[in-house]
Amino acid sequence: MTAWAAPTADLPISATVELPGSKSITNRALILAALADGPSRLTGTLRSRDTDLMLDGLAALGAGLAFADDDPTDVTVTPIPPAADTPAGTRTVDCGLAGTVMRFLPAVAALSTGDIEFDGDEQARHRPLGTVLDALRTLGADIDGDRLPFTVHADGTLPGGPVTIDASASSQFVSGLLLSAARFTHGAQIVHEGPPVPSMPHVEMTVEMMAAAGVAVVTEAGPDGTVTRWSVAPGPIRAVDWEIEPDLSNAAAFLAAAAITGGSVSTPRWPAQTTQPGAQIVPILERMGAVATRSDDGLLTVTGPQRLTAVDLDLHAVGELTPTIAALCAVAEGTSTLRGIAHLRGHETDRLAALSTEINRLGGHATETPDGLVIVGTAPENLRPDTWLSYADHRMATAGCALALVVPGMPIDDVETTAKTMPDFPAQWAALVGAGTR
Ligand SMILES: O=C(O)C1=C[C@@H](OP(=O)(O)O)[C@@H](O)[C@H](O)C1
Ligand SMILES: C=C(OP(=O)(O)O)C(=O)O
Repeated sequence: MTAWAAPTADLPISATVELPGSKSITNRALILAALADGPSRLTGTLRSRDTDLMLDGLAALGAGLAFADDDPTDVTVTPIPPAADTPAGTRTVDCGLAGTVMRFLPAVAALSTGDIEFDGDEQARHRPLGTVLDALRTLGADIDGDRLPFTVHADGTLPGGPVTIDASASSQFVSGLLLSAARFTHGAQIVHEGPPVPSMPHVEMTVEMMAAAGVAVVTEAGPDGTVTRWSVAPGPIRAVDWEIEPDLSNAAAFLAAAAITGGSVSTPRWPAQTTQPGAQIVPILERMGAVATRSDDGLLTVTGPQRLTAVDLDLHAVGELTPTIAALCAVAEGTSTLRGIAHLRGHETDRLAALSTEINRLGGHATETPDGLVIVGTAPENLRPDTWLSYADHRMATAGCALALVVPGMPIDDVETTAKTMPDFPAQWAALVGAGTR
């Protein structure tokens, strides 16, 4: 694998970027469609490694998939047939490194029949998963194993009922139970006990999409006002024609390109309202000195300042944005503190360790704290180019690319890992500076 000669911006960037569909919305829509009471059509579907693994996993469980001839993002999903019509036997699900696949599909598998063997990338075997498998066992599932690889032995029904979990390591534990809960015989009453659940907007996304599919989630908040209980009654999941929003977490990298070069990046179809935590990149870039506008027809434009300003941020709810923000902090004026993100140690890689190692390799100043990073910014000209390692993490790769815009000659190792959520990333990134892929 050769390192990618990521482009440098000789001039402030001025570009418009069309973003593919949201990974998180696509994979939720696919699960709900596979469990629905009729066929659902998805348009603007993200086609990337994570979403193709979800498509393959659902197909292995019996869902039908029909793609439009001229548009791979237009797919009609026929739900998994009732247990009696599902062929028994052993099936396999490859989770790759996708949190949404490894945490959302086991409950769907438990409603299926036969033995379903789950595995994934070597790195995926270290991601937290036991909580969701233990919860499914409490709800009546027969599952061997506590992490990848594991096997679900299914007989077509799952009793469901009450379950208490500690979802402080990942919001996906809650979402993964909720998405299938209406199909459990007694629904599910989920209680979270433990330190606060991260990425709560992603749980709100789950709840909102379930409501669109006719499934009410009754929530109850703890003393601090944060929801810690979710209850779903048994019942049908309605088929919905889903229009997938653009991926705002992937947008973050491109908007960061404007911010770091003092240039301007626009992106169309920016939703006026969304549960995607990626939307928070806009106020964060504004705090760092950028200017953002959104036109009535949804064109978002971010224009960067001469020099970014350091920030003190709690990113607990929007942890996905951390690699991009950390890259900006490395060249901002002043010392930045990013907190509330201990759970990032269980993401694609230990992102706190990876970010501090790579920033420091360039001569920057990043220190890990128990729940985040402290980054002393320095002018880009003080950084020395060196290969930026991606650790098989798409967001590490895109963060490195942002720095490479202002640190000439900085190769990115394994840029192909961006295919996890955006296969076209290298080409679209190169187009930002008008360069071809070198
Ligand atoms: O449910 C989802 O679609 C996601 C939830 C979050 O996971 P964590 O709660 O594990 O951070 C987020 O980081 C991930 O990229 C996508
Ligand atoms: C944490 C992420 O992904 P996953 O869905 O694999 O958890 C991410 O995309 O930043």
